[in-house]
Amino acid sequence: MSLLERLKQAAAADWNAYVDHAFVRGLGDGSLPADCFRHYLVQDYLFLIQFARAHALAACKSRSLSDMRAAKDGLAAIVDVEMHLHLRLCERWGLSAADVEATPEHAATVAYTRWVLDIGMSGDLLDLQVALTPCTLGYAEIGRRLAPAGATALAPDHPYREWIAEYAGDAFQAVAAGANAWLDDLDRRYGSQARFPELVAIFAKAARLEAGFWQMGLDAR
Ligand SMILES: Cc1ncc(CN)c(N)n1
Repeated sequence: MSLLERLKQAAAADWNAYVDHAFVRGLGDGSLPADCFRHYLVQDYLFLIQFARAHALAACKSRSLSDMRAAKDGLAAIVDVEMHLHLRLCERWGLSAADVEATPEHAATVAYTRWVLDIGMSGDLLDLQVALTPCTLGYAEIGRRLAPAGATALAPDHPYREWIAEYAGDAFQAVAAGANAWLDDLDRRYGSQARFPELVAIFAKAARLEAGFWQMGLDAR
């Protein structure tokens, strides 16, 4: 069984509370209030800036070029692809990149991102990748859940079609598959039975911080 599957099993309650959060259900059926989505998306842009730093830290922690390339793929997926979605949507709301970057970070954004950076600073590459896993692999799972037949099957006037299409789409799914394969590779090299409980604790905390991030969006109502 992959490390992801074992972590999900061991932290099932925290994982399910994250991937099946009311915010996610509202995205799926289109009932999420627009203000909540907007608040979330602006904070998510700030979140991604810090997560890009965490992927850069993974490159710094890498002892091989192959690990460095895998870390670079995660960084590029954020700064060259994912953040463009945010800027496209923000532009439609009359917000420039400078406006978004000038927005103060919410406590939930600070809590999650700085904790991941701290795990990366104090732990090894496996600890850091486990802390990053709910981010990439969680959104890939959510994308598949919200568009089981692919994003083209969503109603053309679905208010969150573009967001869902980003995470259900082939490009994001391929990044997630690469991250999952890298996680198993790191586990083979650095993991052990003795380390597993500590990895579960990191994974579960990241899943709870993800759920807290959704809740921050909902609380904007
Ligand atoms: C909070 C959060 N978690 C994960 C992702 C997917 N990169 C995201 N954009 N934002």
